[in-house]
Amino acid sequence: MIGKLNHVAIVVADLEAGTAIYRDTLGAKVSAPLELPEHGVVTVFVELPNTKIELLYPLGENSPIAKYLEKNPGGGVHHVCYEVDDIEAAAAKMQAAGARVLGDIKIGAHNKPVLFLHPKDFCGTLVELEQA
Ligand SMILES: CC[C@@H](C(=O)O)C(=O)SCCNC(=O)CCNC(=O)[C@H](O)C(C)(C)COP(=O)(O)OP(=O)(O)OC[C@H]1O[C@@H](n2cnc3c(N)ncnc32)[C@H](O)[C@@H]1OP(=O)(O)O
Ligand SMILES: [Co+2]
Repeated sequence: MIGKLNHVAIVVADLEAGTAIYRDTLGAKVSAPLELPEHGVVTVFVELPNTKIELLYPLGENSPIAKYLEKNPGGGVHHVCYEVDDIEAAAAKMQAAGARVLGDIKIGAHNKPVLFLHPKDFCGTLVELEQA
């Protein structure tokens, strides 16, 4: 069912510093910061030849990454995002398999439908699915 790796997300303690590491130290092309209030994050996308890195920083009081940053004050790898052809069918398949789909299908950073799957059901890794 899953296709390409769309992105790996990294929570950062300082968005400017994290962006500078990818842009200046590692020499990657980075986007401008994008605020996504519906997701409670600010994101910077790092473009790589074969995938993307999504730098994440909390936005607002109820950010889903606030607790992660409390537990990991230096930041760290937060989720992986795989592409799927049909997000509704993927959600139904995951539920039928007994996996926990977190919340509703939303529009993600690339203006495409996304959903999240509980890390405890996927080898300790939070999984995002994005409709290609
Ligand atoms: C930019 C938009 C979009 C895109 O288009 O790409 C994004 O990527 S937005 C990204 C942010 N959004 C989300 O993360 C939404 C989904 N997340 C959630 O629903 C919750 O954050 C969560 C994953 C259910 C965690 O719940 P929470 O209440 O925040 O934390 P807990 O500490 O209670 O976690 C329970 C349990 O799970 C472990 N955990 C939490 N986060 C992760 C993680 N990222 N990777 C691996 N494991 C994780 C946590 O340690 C707890 O384990 P125990 O301590 O063993 O109970
Ligand atoms: Co993501």
